[in-house]
Amino acid sequence: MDAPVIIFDQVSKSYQKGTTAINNINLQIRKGEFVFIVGSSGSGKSTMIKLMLKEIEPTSGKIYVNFKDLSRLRHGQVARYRRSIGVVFQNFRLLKDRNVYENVAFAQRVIETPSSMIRRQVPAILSVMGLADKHKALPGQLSGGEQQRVALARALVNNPVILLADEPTGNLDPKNSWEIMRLLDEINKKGTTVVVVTHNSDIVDKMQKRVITLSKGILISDEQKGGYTHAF
Ligand SMILES: Nc1ncnc2c1ncn2[C@@H]1O[C@H](COP(=O)(O)OP(=O)(O)OP(=O)(O)O)[C@@H](O)[C@H]1O
Repeated sequence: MDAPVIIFDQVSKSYQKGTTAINNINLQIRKGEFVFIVGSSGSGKSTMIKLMLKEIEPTSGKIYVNFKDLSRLRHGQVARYRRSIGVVFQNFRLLKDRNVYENVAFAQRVIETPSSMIRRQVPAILSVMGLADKHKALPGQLSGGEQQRVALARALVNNPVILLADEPTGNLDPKNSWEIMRLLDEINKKGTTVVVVTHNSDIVDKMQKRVITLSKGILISDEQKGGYTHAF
């Protein structure tokens, strides 16, 4: 079996006002897995994503990502660590005044990828995402589905080992939601570990992937080829 690339070891997170968002979570995700994280609003899903990105610190317990103990990353190493992980969000978070090509190239420029490589890799990933003819468009000129595909291209252009997606279909209609899921599945089949937070029960039920269910910060089920639990 492949090595775990994400480990939560007895992780709890309480926010300042006393809410326990995550309560003693133990979890291992192996290289190449596709995992859904589900649970009702406020169950702690986004908190898990923020912990994995080291945007917030656990109150107790340890988190390891890509064989790194996140508590031991020094301040100056955090930006580089975050860039080693692909991330997509519900609201796309694209640069509104840059075109599609520039939005994706930007992710490479910040890690100082040589220009010759950028010129090769950006068109390649745009083509995989079905956006080859949209490279000059601004985000405002694209549909929601297209914008999310640009966000995916940007998350993937640096070849991350892990892709985290927080409600990637939250703003999309069913057709575009399935298109994004098909792309995530394809990316996963090429070896990227994919973790998706979602409320979309139809997608979770049909895709038959590993499903982790949270309720009030507690991991209440973890099933291979699982479905969306309506009992949380
Ligand atoms: N910055 C914060 N300060 C205080 N409490 C917070 C903060 N962020 C989240 N919480 C609380 O922590 C709990 C878990 O929130 P979280 O955002 O992780 O839930 P979620 O499962 O992602 O919800 P949703 O599906 O609505 O996005 C909630 O009770 C929320 O109110």
